[in-house]
Amino acid sequence: MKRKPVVLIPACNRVLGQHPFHVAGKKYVEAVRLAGCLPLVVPSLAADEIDDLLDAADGVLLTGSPSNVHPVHFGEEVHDTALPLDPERDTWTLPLIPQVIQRGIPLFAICRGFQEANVALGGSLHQAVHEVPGQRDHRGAKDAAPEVTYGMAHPVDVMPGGLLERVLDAKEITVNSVHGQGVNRLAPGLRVEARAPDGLVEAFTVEKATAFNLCVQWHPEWQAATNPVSMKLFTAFGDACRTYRDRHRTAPEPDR
Ligand SMILES: N[C@@H](CCC(=O)NCCCC(=O)O)C(=O)O
Repeated sequence: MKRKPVVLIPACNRVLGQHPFHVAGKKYVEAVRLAGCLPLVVPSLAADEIDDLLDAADGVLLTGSPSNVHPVHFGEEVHDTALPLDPERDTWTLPLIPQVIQRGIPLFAICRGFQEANVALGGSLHQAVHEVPGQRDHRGAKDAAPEVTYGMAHPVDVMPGGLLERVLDAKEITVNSVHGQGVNRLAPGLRVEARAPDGLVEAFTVEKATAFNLCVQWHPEWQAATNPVSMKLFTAFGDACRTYRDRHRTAPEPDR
């Protein structure tokens, strides 16, 4: 039997007690399993380790996180110093993303992951979407139960003719919304796949990507098993990872 496709999940960095830890939300790990793949949470790597890591990857999932991408990566200073950053994650996920695309490895990026993909490819972010004239507040309810914070928040228009429309076979879906930042300048070479009613970019793909490549601002991993839209997205991602594995793992599998 073939082994499952390996999906890398770059970890975030937190100090727990007095010690630094690599962490990843379990809902992302479980969503990769739902896609029929093997989740592999990866610690921070040095730039010269990325190539070897990607040799072992059949897919990459970039998770959401409470932290923001450091605005130095798009030429700005920090707007609100009270908000968390994770410069260690930035240091290797920003160079990782173009390499994943260049190799044709399937990529699914969620919330912070969506934002870091835009920055990695040359775009910029609004550091506080709710302070931008004409934009609504996209932050989730604070101090509420997760079911409330991650509950359905607003519709998004699915752009015609794109990957999202093909996968979902829908013109409009309803999504949750748990982010304070959002796409300002879209990076060159990205195609908008969905927008919120206030026009904010909610999903994009890299036009030249040769494999499945989808970045979404909402959280499809939240209770994915009971959400038909999420299941379609994770199934499409899993299928792409299986295709990648079948094309790139030609060596005979060892007997177990
Ligand atoms: N910090 C950014 C990203 C928001 C984000 O990824 N939220 C997820 C929170 C934790 C989780 O559900 O994994 C912003 O606020 O825009």
